[in-house]
Formats: sequence, structure tokens, C-alpha cells
Amino acid sequence: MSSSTYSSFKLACIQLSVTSDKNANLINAKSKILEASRNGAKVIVLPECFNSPYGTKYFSEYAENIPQGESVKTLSEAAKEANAFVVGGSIPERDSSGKLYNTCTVYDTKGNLIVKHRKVHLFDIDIPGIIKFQESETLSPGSSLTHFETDYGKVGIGICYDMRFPEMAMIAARKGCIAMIYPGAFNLTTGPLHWELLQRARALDNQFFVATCSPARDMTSTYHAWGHSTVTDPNGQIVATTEHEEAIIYADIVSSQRRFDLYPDISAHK
Ligand SMILES: NC(=O)CC(=O)C(=O)O
Repeated sequence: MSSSTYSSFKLACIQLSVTSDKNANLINAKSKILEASRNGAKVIVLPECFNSPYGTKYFSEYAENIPQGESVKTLSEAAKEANAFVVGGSIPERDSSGKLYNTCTVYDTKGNLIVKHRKVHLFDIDIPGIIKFQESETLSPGSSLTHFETDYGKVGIGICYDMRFPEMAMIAARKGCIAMIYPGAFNLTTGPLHWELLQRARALDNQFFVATCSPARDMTSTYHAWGHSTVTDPNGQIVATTEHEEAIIYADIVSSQRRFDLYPDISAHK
């Protein structure tokens, strides 16, 4: 399909309440996916670490093999029932050698797992007395960039900290993506500083939509997510956002007039 024939679609970001009960998280995620679909969403996004609390001490316990694990099964069923593309936030993944990753899985409208993205840039921060979080204590980084085709155009995927590295979004744009989607969980320190600024910058630089999807904030958990799931348009304007409670936000995404089918792939330039 050429980019000129792509149509617009409704995108939903589910700012999910995540608990320490994995099964409850999966049931809640599926029910919210079906709710978003009833409201017309055709691409539905979950937050970073949606089946587990976000914290290095939890990753091993909640990790699953992909595609054998129960989270893939639930999301596949949900995508099929919803007849929508599902960007499955992220889950801790354990590969066959025992390494752990922070991984996003994506499903088509038939429930097929079409692509997975392992977080490339691991979030290591140490601001003495304020926040210390070291994903690299337990996780390994992914080593590839990820894009997938929908009926509406190509979409790029990054996870949270990946948003701080502009090259990923730029390459996605040059490859013809109409949007970049970042499941993410900033926090009460970095959220107010950079969450909105980064996504507006990525959108404006690349003249495409950017969507971010956070877990809802839980002040009883060890990591306090910023929330504020947001969709930004190619002008850098916010078209949908929310505060920090559980919520679903919706935005209409329209494909751009740029003709990537006619331009050389400058990301391949040596
Ligand atoms: N959680 C992350 O990966 C990133 C983050 O919180 C930040 O960059 O700030």
C-alpha cells in the first residue's frame, strides 16, 4: 500500500493501574482494551511494565518467555476480540539463556504477534537523595530498532528512556513512520522536567505523531509513575492528555502528506 492511500484512525492510550497481582493486571488490561475498542480505537496502547510493578527487584519474578507466556496469550486474545492493533506496553521478558529484557509486543487485528521491541536504552539514574534506579542491574538492552505496519501506516516503537535518544525517532520518520509510540514510566523527578518536552520535541523534529502511555500513579508502590499519558501531533501540539489516575485517552491520527514512497531512504546513507 502506498503512503498516499493511508487513512486516519483513532488511537487509544490506556493509563492502566498496575498492581502486584499479575493476573489482575492482565484481566484489567484486557477489559480496558475492549473498552477502547468499543469507543472506536483501532490502535490501542498499554503502558511500560503493565503486568508487573516497575522495579528491578520484580523483573525476574514477573518475567515471561515470549511468545509462550500468559501475557502474550491475553494480549493476543484481546487484540483479536477488539479487532484492533495492540501495542502491549512492556513486560519483563526472559530469553532461553535466562537474560531479562524490558520488552514490548505488538499484535495485529487477528491477534498475531507481529513484532517485539526490547528496550534499547536502559534507564540508569542516580540523583543522590532523590532517585536511584538501575535497570542495568538486572536487564540486558535490546539491539534493534522496531517498526510495524498497520492498515493506516507504519509505526515506530520505543520504550520510555528510548525517547531521550532522538536518533531512534528520526530513523523511524525517515523509514516512513507516521507515529512513534513510547510506552513509558517517567517519575516525579524526571516527569515534570522532561516527559512533555521530549515528546513534543520528537514530534516537531520529525513531523509525526508521538504517543506516550504511562502506568497510573500508585503512591504505595516503590516507583511513583508520572502518569500524564499524552498524544502530540506533528506540529508539537498536545492533542490528548490526562493527569495521573487510571484513564484512557483518545486521539485521531491522520497520515502526513509526505511521500516516503518516493524519497530515498536516507537512514541507509553511509
Ligand atoms: N523509566 C524510564 O525508562 C525513563 C525515565 O523515567 C526517564 O528518562 O526519566
